[in-house]
Amino acid sequence: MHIRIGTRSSRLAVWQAEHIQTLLQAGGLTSELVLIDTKGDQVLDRSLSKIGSKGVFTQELEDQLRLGSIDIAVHSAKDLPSSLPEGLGIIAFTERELVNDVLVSRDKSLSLTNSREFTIGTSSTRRVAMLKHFSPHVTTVDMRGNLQTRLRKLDEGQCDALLLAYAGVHRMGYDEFIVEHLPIADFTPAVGQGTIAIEAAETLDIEKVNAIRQLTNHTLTEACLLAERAFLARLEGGCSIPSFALAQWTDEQTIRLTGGLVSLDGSQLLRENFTGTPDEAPQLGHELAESLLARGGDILLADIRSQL
Ligand SMILES: NCc1[nH]cc(CCC(=O)O)c1CC(=O)O
Repeated sequence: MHIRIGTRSSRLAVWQAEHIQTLLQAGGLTSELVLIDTKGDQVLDRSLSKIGSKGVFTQELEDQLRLGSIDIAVHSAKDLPSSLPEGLGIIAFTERELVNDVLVSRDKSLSLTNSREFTIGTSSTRRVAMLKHFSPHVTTVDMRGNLQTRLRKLDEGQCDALLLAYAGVHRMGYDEFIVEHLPIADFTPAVGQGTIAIEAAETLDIEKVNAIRQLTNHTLTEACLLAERAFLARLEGGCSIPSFALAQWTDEQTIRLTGGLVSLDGSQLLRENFTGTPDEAPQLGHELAESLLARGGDILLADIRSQL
C-alpha cells in the first residue's frame, strides 16, 4: 500500500510529515511527500488574527484531499480549526509529547519568574493575553513567520526572547536556546499543542484509513484531543481567540480537562476543570465550555470578538 502525504513546506511541517512516513514505514507502507503552499505561509507581514484564522494553513491541503491527489494531509493539531469542512475528518492523532510553552533566547539569564523587564516576540493572542495576566512586566512585540524566521528576528535584536511551543522547538533541534519551561498550570497551552493530526477525505479507501490509523493513532492522545477540540468547537474559536485547554490522562480510565479564556488585556482569566473517562471526552469539552460561558465567559468572548 502506498500513501501520498500532503504537507506544507515549512521545515516543521516537513519534519512532521516525515515522522508520519517513519511510522507508516515501520508497518510496511510506502509513502511520498507532496509539498503544498498555503495562504498562511505567504502572509508574513500581517498578524494572523487580522486575516481571519479559519483554515489559512489548511485550505490548499484540503482542496487536494478532495481532488484525491493526496491521501492524507499532516498538520500540527493546533493549526486545525475545531470544525472541519464537509467531507473531511481527522483519522489519527500521534502520541503527544511535552505540551508546554518555552521561553527561547540567547540570554540564559532571562526568566518570567523575576521582575526584570524584557520584550517577547509572539503573534499568538493567547500568549500575549497570558503574559499580560501572569507577567505584566514583559512587553510583547508582534512576530510572525516560521520558526527559522522568528529565530533570525530574535538574532537581529527585534526582541529579547520568543515564547514558543516546546514541541516545535524540539522537533527543529533548537533545545539549546530554551531558557525556561513555562508551567502548564498557568500558561496552559492552546488546544492540540504538541500533537500531529492526520486529515483525510471521508471518501478515502477504508483499508487505507484503517492501516494508517493502526500505525499512527495513539488512543489516549486521541481522547484528550477530542475533549479539547469539543471545547474549542463550542466556543466557535479558532487560534485567534485567547483560549487554552489541556486534557491529560491520569490513568487509562481517567481524563482531566482544564481550559478557559483570557481577556485581551489580561485583566480577566476564567478557568474550569472537568474529569471523566476517555469515552466521555467530547462531552467533557462541551460541558467545560458550557460551564465557562455560563460563568461570564459569554460576555468575555463577545468582548474579545469585538476587539479583534
Ligand atoms: N502556531 C504555529 C504552530 N503550530 C504548531 C506549533 C508547534 C508544534 C506543536 O504545537 O505541535 C507552532 C509553533 C508554536 O506555537 O510555537
